[in-house]
Amino acid sequence: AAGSGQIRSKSFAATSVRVHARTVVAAFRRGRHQGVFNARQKDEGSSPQKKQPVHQDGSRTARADDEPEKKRQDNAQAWYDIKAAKELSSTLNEVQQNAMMAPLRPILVSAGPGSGKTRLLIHRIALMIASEIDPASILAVTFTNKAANEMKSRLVNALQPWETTAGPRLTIGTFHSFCLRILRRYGTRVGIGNNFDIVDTEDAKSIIKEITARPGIRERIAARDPKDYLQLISKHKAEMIDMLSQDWSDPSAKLVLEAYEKELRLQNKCDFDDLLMFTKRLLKNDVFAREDLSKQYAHILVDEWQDTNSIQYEIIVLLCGSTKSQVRAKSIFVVSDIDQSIYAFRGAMPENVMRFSETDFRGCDVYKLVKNYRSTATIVTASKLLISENKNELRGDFESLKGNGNKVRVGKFPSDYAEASFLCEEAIRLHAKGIPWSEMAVIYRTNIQSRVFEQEMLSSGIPHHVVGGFRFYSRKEVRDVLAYLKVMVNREDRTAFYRVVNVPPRGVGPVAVKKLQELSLELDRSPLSVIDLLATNDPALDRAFTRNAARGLLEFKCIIDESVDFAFKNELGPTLSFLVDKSGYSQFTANQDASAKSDQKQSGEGMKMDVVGEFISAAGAFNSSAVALGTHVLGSRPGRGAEDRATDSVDSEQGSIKAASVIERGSEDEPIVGNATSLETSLSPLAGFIEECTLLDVDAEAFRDGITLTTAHRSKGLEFDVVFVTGCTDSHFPMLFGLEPREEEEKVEDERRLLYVAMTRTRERLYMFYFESHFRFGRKIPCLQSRFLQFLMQAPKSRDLFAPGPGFRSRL
Ligand SMILES: Nc1ncnc2c1ncn2[C@@H]1O[C@H](COP(=O)(O)OP(=O)(O)OP(=O)(O)O)[C@@H](O)[C@H]1O
Repeated sequence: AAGSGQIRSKSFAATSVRVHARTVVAAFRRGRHQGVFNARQKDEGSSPQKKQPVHQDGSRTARADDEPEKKRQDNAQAWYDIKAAKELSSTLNEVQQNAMMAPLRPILVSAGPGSGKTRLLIHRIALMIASEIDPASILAVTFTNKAANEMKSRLVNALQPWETTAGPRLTIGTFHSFCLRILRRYGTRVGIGNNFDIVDTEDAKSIIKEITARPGIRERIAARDPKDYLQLISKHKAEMIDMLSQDWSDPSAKLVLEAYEKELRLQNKCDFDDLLMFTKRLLKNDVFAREDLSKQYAHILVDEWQDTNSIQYEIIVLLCGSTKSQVRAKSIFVVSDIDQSIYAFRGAMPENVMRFSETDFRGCDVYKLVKNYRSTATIVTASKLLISENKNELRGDFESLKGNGNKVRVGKFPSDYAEASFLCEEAIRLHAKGIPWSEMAVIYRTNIQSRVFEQEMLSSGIPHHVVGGFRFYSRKEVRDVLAYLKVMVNREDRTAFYRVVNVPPRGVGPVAVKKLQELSLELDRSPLSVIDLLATNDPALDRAFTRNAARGLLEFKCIIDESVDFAFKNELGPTLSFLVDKSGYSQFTANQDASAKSDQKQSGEGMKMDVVGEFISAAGAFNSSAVALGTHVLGSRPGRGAEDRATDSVDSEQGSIKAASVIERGSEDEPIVGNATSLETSLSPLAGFIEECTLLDVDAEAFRDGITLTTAHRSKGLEFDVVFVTGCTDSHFPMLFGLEPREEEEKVEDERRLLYVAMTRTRERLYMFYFESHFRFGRKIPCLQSRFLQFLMQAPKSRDLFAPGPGFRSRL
């Protein structure tokens, strides 16, 4: 039965319109149903449409008052606290209320931008908690850490009246963080142990580089960018292809992949794809683990369902149970908008939305939200016009709740510089009219476009911040200190070892490093344990290194050992301070800063010492917040520019997204099992901190004041009063590089969705700019107006929607 509750007034005591699964799609197409659908009962499916009451928000649900028997049944089944539902309903429309209170079974919400999907999902969780459903049984999955943090804080607000302490026991996180948690508990059951480290993309590249330089491999492979190998590996892991038994057309790829996998296992590491791959393997093959987890996470909620890829989809289905009937009875709630699916290049499958309702969760209830709370009617009409060119069988109509507002202002400029310069003038004008800087955003297609705006805003004195622009966790200094920490926690970590063994320089030059690598392979020992042998005055080793190099190596070992000792007795912050002093790293960066200053070569990224200092503070905050809150949200501490390494790769168009992670450590009371050593156990805060830094993807910059500069990908989920969509040229929106015509067709749809996402971030004023030329590598490159913009401008009645901006009429 569709959700219902005693508190519901007649008008929204909605019951399902029962229709056959296939007719759901048809009904969507016809736009006939705007409320809840039940796709589970074949027999009742094709029943003729009854006259439906139209709700205040224009949505429709089936009449309830003509089904008294059913209503009684529904009420009897209500799982929620009626008072809580009433309270939470006050900020939702009727369809949202119905969906919030829907039965604890598969529910699909499919709706357009700004329609309150996220708000609904949060309210559903709040209702569960307020109704005393055990928070530990709730799993909410998001796609970025930023979204997870946002969800958490909105949930805290929604739950205020109940003063609940549920937070620490609830699991909100990304797929990667959730899989990490599962593997920490069950990793031994899939053969990877549960105390592995995680390698991020940078480290994975270093491993590939080291492998491809090995004698025996070097001569047998074609020179390739390590990134290419990583992409190949990622693709195979995402598709669960058995890499090693595959018949490779390029045998060198197999060689590298074999060595890469061996190296990861040897170093006791997993890459991001491993987290998903091993989790799926576990859930698929291990009945005990699957049933245990399925029982523990009795309620699953997923935001942005259209962005799931194949392996993520399968993980969720496996978590829902072992049999079809268990899966179809699961309390799972997913929200989606196919038109906002913009991660196809990392394997997202918008068809997972249909797959949900038509296969694994066939018979689910489907809800459709039809009101856009965010944008003016003009913006909604313009964006609908754009997306109408894309196929989407689940798209329904939706309308703005606001008036027409301003027309969309279109501007053409001779160059990207002229575009940026005008944009700044316009932003200053709007600011003078009372619009805060923080309510404006500049959205562009690729990261590289931000530079011109940054430059222009700097000289115009406009406060601004670049989402993902300052990659704190990618800074060399951070990665160096992190590498020391990694060696402290895992003496087998060769990648980290080689990164810092001679940083700062201590006499271990390239010849000594090469010798050490050879010995390490020959003796099948980690480089650090080769130094252990050296320390015992092993005569063979004595001869292998010069006195200077040997001294340097022993000094390195001593730094690691003493820092580990220190870490046993001290907190994380002081441990890092000790380490950077003892290793000479703090003096090293101070010297570099001093010489950069005297050479006037400062990069504008600030002092290296400050970066180290900031990192030490981050470590201190990690400790204290964990202690103070009993829970810890990764990446949520204040600090400069914590960066979304995940979305780096989103924008790079190449890599797979490595979204990470909120981990509720407070609820992590799983025993440490398997082969965790006492050292690792004692250093677990340190290991936790490393894990955080590796998985971190929050972009603290996004919360700063000033105009937001962001790529279209990263603008997802955000909203602003004023949005400038810039670079609407045919080489940016769409961005199509040397694709086959067939691929191009598909890609154009992806790109159209991306522009759609950008446009629909706007509440009040939307600007769409393009330029006739820009510079790349010192060459002037001509540009044409985006085909999307052209389509919009040439559409019938486009004059009602678009207008040249006042200050740049002459430039059109
Ligand atoms: N019932 C409602 N009443 C008033 N405002 C609402 C309601 N539902 C949502 N909103 C507001 O509408 C805006 C969009 O909501 P939300 O972010 O939940 O939408 P969404 O569908 O997840 O958007 P998108 O997919 O475009 O990111 C927010 O400002 C939210 O507070």
